[in-house]
Amino acid sequence: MRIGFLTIDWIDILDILLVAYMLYQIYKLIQGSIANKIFFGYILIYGVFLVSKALGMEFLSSILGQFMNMGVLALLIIFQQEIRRFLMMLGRSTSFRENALLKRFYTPKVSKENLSTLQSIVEAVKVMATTYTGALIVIEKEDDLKKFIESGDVLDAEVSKRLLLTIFHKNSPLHDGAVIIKGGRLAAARCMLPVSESGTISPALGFRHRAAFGMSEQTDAAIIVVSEEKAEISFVNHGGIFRNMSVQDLEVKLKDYILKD
Ligand SMILES: Nc1ncnc2c1ncn2[C@@H]1O[C@H](COP(=O)(O)OP(=O)(O)OP(=O)(O)O)[C@@H](O)[C@H]1O
Repeated sequence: MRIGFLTIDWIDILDILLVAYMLYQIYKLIQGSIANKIFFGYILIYGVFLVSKALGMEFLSSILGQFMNMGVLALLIIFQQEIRRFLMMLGRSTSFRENALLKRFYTPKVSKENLSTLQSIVEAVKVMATTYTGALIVIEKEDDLKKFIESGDVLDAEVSKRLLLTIFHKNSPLHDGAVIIKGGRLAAARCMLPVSESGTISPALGFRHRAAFGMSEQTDAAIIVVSEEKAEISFVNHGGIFRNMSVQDLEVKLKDYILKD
């Protein structure tokens, strides 16, 4: 196909579509963060570089060319977190679990027997929300949370309402940080979660919520937050939050997310 002096074949169209898709994914990842502005600044300079090169402006294009070369390295450093998130997202969506054919042979780690575990969690959350007790509970789905479990005090205990209430009681030495539930067991308490740097999180939310967001950006875990200040229950997964939930809604959401593929 010819457009003016340009000859375009289907490979060029595929090339443009792939670049557009990639740019859109990058935009979605960095939306709202400081990296956003840097990214657009870089794209602008790249545009000027391409135009100056096409017009044969030797001096300007060579200066911008040098800048672009160094810029790639600088971008890798600046966008460390975003690149990691992008690769993790890519790895997750292309992993064998997402493959419909292989899915039939895959048995989820969270089985229906864990229904009573979820029940205990919901009952504990109900009490904590009425007593203004802050809590952060992470429930493993399919991504392995080993490295986060190891950041805390490993317990490997049976999940019960009483144990959760004891852990998050403000005088308990274990109340700081998050509790992680793995395979229906309370794997660890006092766990350190990654704090999200997203600029789209409401400034009204503090570090407990930011840690829940961070965890949900890096893994497919379900995270429950009970706010100490507002006694509000939130459910966080895949970088999204459902705030001010009733205990009944939490129960439905939790079962729906954890027990289904
Ligand atoms: N990175 C983290 N990993 C795990 N837990 C964390 C992390 N950061 C903060 N927390 C927990 O959150 C508590 C502090 O919460 P902060 O008051 O900043 O959050 P918040 O979102 O405003 O919640 P709240 O409404 O309960 O006050 C800490 O005492 C700690 O237990």
